[in-house]
Amino acid sequence: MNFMQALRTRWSEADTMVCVGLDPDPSRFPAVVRDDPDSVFAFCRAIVDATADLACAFKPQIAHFAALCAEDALERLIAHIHDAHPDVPVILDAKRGDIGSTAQRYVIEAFDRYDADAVTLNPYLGRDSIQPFLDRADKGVILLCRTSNPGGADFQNLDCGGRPLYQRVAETIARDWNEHGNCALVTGATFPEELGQVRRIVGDMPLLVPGIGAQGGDVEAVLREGADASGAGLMISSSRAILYAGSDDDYAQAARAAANQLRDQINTYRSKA
Ligand SMILES: O=C(O)c1cc(=O)[nH]c(=O)n1[C@@H]1O[C@H](COP(=O)(O)O)[C@@H](O)[C@H]1O
Repeated sequence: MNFMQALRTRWSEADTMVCVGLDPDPSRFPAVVRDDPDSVFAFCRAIVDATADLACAFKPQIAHFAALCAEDALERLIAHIHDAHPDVPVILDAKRGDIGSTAQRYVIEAFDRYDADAVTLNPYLGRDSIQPFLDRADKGVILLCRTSNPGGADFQNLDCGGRPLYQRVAETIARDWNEHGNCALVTGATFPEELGQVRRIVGDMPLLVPGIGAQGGDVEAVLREGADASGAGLMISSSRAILYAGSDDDYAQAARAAANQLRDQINTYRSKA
């Protein structure tokens, strides 16, 4: 099953639009994990196993592993997800983007080395920098459009021929880059009006929506502005608010409770949408 099929199956059959972000930070690990020599893997695996049935996708953030020299833990974690929870696709959050010859190597990194089902990318270098990813039709290509951070507007909202740049990005990707139907866009929960503008431009293209939880995004506004015509279409991503919901021995259960609460909240507004 390709990434888009797997995602749509999670939306319908598992009834969840929660994307569980995996951003390990050892300074926030509970004491029970901290002394484990393989703590990054042990922590993330416990979170994954506790939340898999509630997740439409997992999104490990590569810098959170690379900064700890824990790429090996990331490889094993993704292998574990495929093995133990084969229905839940994995988005490698790498935000790559470079000239074609280097992009080819990033494709190998994401899809062959890490065996991810989808990857986040920065479209700033243009079509040829993304083409090697687009060519992998079974994989998801998730492009930054209107990011959740305060400085996202610095460039993304600049006027570009009468419309903000992020709208041009959405338009071009939906019209020209999505030949294989494998594109999705990143639109932060912290700017729901812009999220709505993107939804109106891209039809039912899936949107990855970070910014819920620690960054303060509003779930109701995200559903109101971002749901597609079927009431789905979203990967609503939360990392810290799930990962560090608890700090005691039962941290995985606390993470599960947080993910469950987010799923229920999303589904409440989804049914009203
Ligand atoms: O591509 C992303 O995932 C992303 C895009 C964006 O606009 N904003 C954003 O926060 N992210 C990522 O989403 C995660 C958000 O983490 P929390 O704020 O802890 O939920 C981090 O891993 C960010 O790198």
